[in-house]
Amino acid sequence: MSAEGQAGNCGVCGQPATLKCSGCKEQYYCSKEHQKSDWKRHKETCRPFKVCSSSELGRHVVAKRRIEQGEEILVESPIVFGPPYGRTPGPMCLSCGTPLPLMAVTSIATVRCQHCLWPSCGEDACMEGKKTAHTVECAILRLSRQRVIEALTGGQVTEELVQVAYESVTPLRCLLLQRIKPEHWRNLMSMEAHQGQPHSEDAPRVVRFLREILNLSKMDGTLMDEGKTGDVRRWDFSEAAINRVCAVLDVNALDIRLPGPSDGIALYANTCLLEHSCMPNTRHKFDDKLRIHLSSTRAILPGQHLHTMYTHILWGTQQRRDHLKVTKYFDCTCERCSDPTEMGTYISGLRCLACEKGYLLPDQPLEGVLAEWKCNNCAVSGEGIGVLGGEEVRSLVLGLGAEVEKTLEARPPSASSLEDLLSKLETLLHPHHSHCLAVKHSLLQILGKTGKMEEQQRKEAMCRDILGVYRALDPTLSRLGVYAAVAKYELHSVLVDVWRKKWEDGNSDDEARSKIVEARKCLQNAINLLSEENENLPEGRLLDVAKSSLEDLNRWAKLDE
Ligand SMILES: C[S@@+](CC[C@H](N)C(=O)[O-])C[C@H]1O[C@@H](n2cnc3c(N)ncnc32)[C@H](O)[C@@H]1O
Repeated sequence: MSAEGQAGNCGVCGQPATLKCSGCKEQYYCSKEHQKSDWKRHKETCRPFKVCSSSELGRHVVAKRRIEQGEEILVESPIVFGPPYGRTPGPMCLSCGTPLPLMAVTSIATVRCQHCLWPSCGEDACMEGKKTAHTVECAILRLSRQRVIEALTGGQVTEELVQVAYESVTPLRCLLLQRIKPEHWRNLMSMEAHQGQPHSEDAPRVVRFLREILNLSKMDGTLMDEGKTGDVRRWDFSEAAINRVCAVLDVNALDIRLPGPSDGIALYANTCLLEHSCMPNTRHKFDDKLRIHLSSTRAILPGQHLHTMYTHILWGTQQRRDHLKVTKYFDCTCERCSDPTEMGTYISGLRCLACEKGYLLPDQPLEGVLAEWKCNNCAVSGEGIGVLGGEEVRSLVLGLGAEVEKTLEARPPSASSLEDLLSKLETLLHPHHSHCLAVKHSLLQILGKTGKMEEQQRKEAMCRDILGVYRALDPTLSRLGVYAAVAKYELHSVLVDVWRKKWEDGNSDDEARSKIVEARKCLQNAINLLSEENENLPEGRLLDVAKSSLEDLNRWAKLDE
């Protein structure tokens, strides 16, 4: 609590007060005792930010006080979560999220929830009617269980029908908030929906599944309950309500990993209000209760907006802006999108085939495909003809992207296929182009295994180079942590391969020492960057590998601090 010259009124007794809550810098108290006694109430609203609104952004979030780098800004539980909507979810246990095979849905012999007959993983906790995520919809699903079972196990069942069934679960959970948590329902209905935009084509089939197969149309307008004040409330399962819920999920839902683990989505009342920037000042992570923890990636001053990122940080401007336009219906104008070099990285740059010295960059990046791309060497000096139209650039980049995707799909891709592709890409693109970075990320995990000096030098240079690009786009590596950890781990491994022998042979000159010290630092950095990763995912497994490599290095190198 801090003392302020300007007085307010104590939040407990209403008397004039000069002490302010240091969490939100808004609430006054006359004494520490009164602050302590008020904490239970005040903590619900004690936040370092406020929600504002503008015609350009809609609702957005602004810092009320200085927020320090790395400070936890907010922790909140989802107002709803479930299987993905708008992407095709696979079958899963609706209680715990465990993925299930398609057969589990269509087979009569499957283990099912004893009440609604939807497939279950069979774990006791999911079968015994204990309170789980599924409890909410189970009561509604059991009303239509015969129809669903017939639809899903009948001779005509298609994979598409199964997908629609699972895709409809989260919209159904949203609709049921009308009764279970009316305040969450009101919150959800106040979220941006961009009605009238060409939303995903999935809404009509979800409407059909919910209204016709689950029979919600019969319940539409029926009595839900009488509110505490005696007011009569009726279910709204109209087409309009379902469409609105789908549109809200489309614009606001965050991707999460359900505990199962299956892919899922969730809505968060406050976090969903954050605007987008391609240089975001916050990051978030989820805990095992699906609570979101939002923290700052750099210091945020009072009055500055808080932003998150809705798209992929390693895509170039054209790709990011196209994606944001199609999925979130706005044109991004952030500092990165406005800068043709994208913070000096040239991640969208094309080689100029006219002068073969410079790089083509969008002249007016915010104009999208209307922008001309001009060479930063010959078009600027007026000596050459290094100019391309935005549409031509888009089709070139899309075509090369498809090739990159195809090559990276092979698991694992061969070193020679990556080398061939990279040399083709580098004749057309800047070496830091997003396509080149994607190939290099895979290649540097393979390079150097032959022990040839030339290859090792190339790997070392590639790791250092790629880390420089990551730092320029994400100075605190809070969003590119896993990519950076891979590069750091590989840099450590090539330094050890080259220098360990010299070090152990007693040639411990300054250079050998500094390389081994650097290798150890890389491992420590990688471990820090991966410290919160899930141990069941590849990044969590890399964490274990990095930890044991560090133990190993400490044992043989015997470096004193
Ligand atoms: C998840 S919602 C954010 C909250 C929303 N503004 C509201 O009022 O509920 C995403 C929507 O906010 C708007 N938005 C977010 N970031 C923006 C930005 N950088 N520029 C313009 N509009 C933005 C867009 O309309 C986008 O579809």
